[in-house]
Amino acid sequence: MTTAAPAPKSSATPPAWRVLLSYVRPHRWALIAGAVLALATGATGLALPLLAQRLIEDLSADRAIGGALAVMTALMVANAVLGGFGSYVLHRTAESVVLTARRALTSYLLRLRVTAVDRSEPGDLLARVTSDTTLLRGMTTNSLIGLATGGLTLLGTLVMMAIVDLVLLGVTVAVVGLMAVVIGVIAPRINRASKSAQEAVGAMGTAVERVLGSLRTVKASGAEAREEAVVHDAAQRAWQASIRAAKWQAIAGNLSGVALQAAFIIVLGVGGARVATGAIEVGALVAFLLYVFYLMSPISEVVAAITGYQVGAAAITRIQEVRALPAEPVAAPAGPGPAAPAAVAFEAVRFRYSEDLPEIHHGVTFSVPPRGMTAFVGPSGAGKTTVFSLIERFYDPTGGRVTVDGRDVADWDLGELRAAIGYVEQDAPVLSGSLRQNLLLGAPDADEAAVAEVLRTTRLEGLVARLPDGLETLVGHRGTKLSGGERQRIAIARALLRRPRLLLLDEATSQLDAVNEAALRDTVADAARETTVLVVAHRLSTVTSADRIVVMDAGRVQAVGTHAELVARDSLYAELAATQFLATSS
Ligand SMILES: Nc1ncnc2c1ncn2[C@@H]1O[C@H](COP(=O)(O)OP(=O)(O)OP(=O)(O)O)[C@@H](O)[C@H]1O
Repeated sequence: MTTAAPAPKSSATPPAWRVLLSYVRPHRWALIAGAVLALATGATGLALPLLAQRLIEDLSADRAIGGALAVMTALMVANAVLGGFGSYVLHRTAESVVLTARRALTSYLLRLRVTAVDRSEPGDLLARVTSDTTLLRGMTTNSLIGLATGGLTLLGTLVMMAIVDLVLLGVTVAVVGLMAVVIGVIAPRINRASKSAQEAVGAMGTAVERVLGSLRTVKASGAEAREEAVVHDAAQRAWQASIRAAKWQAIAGNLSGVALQAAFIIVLGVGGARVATGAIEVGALVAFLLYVFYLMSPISEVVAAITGYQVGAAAITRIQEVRALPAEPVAAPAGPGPAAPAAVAFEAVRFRYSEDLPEIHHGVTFSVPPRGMTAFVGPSGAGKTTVFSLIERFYDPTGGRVTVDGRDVADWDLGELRAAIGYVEQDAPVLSGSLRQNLLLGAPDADEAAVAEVLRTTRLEGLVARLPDGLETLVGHRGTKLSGGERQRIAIARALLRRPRLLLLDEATSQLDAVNEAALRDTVADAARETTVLVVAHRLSTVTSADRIVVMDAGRVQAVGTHAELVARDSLYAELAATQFLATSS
């Protein structure tokens, strides 16, 4: 796996706001309700200076102020209640948007083509699901809502100011306009810094995943300090980029305060002169100054909307980079299907893992009839495991055809194809969780009797009996609490529970103890009576019990036959049989 991030942004990527809207769409009514509440809050606030103007005029004219005071109090209470409720609705909606984005992204991640995952780092992908999606929360509340409510309140305030005095409005707009120009220059910097920060968080995830994924090897190699330095370096870069973004955000945020203070002073000066010349009343100046103060909140909202948008847009770019990676079609949930063993054939298959890598299969041809066991042998790197990857359609061949039951695997429904196959990988992965969860991974509906039967055939009964919680025992991350042989048998049990029509068994190169090896051989031989078994063989006992053997060398099929035939006629096989197998099957 390389350190490369997922594919670069394609030119067809929609703009960030459109992506955000697609996440927001399911929650639009809640969002609209929140925006209406925010606007109502703004409106109640806006009415207050006008009432203050009335109050001053009433006071100076010696009129009663009880009514105006009561209305002001009612408005203040309404402002607080609407504001609080509106804020809750908006934050709740923002969390829902994050949820939608996380669900969409994880669904997509699980459908990624294996080839896309080969080129990505799990730690970085994880950061995109957890950390980048979190940034959409701020983007929703600050940007969408902030822009809508702040923008409208701003407009409302400006209209009110226009009613009070046009000259003072002109002064205010000039100062605020200057500020807007400066923020326009700052915004892209926030975007860039935020993207770097998130990239560094991704790199940190990659570094941590690398260490935790191979902690024993790291410790055994005495590499803790060096690996620590890699994680620290990524964390440091995240910190640096984040404070760069924070700096620009702080500058933009402060700018609005400074601009308003400047506007306040200038309005005070110009307004004072206008009062002196009798152009406006004192009450009008006071009301206008109050509106200048009222500008503070919508302007900070709009500024936060712009800066918050930049942070969110950077996150959306990273989310969209994942969504630009190739994915498999959505597999239909596979029905029971026919239970008959499957036939497999390779017809002049050519394959390379990616365009920049050498060809692995140079025209592989063989055919396997239904039922029976076929062993694949050959030197390391000959392309045996790749045969299985192509049958599972983890990758597509670059030439020729792979068929199952005479039908090109590309024409199969992917869910149906994989439902027909039980696959045991060479390193027999066991997932974190309980033993039962591991066994039922590929056959969630298997009943107790089927589980008990498969435990017996794979010789796991003893292990289950020994474990403190039996089948419910947690096996640890990647099954670290199990031995290599146990993991291998669990992987075989899991594949068998699927009752596959085709069993692909990539034999571990490591040795099983003699008793378990014989038992597993019998299990696989039993399975071969009812299913088609393909096994990448590393043990002589496996090849001798196979019905046919396919000898592969350097991406080609060199010979096909039984053990006895091949020993007599194929020199490579004779050599493998004499050295490799005998050496590992004593
Ligand atoms: N995901 C991958 N991306 C790029 N190259 C790969 C990938 N998987 C395998 N290869 C390369 O393809 C070649 C064939 O690998 P494959 O695993 O099919 O060999 P094999 O015959 O099963 O070997 P072994 O007996 O050692 O398991 C190797 O040279 C390997 O380096």
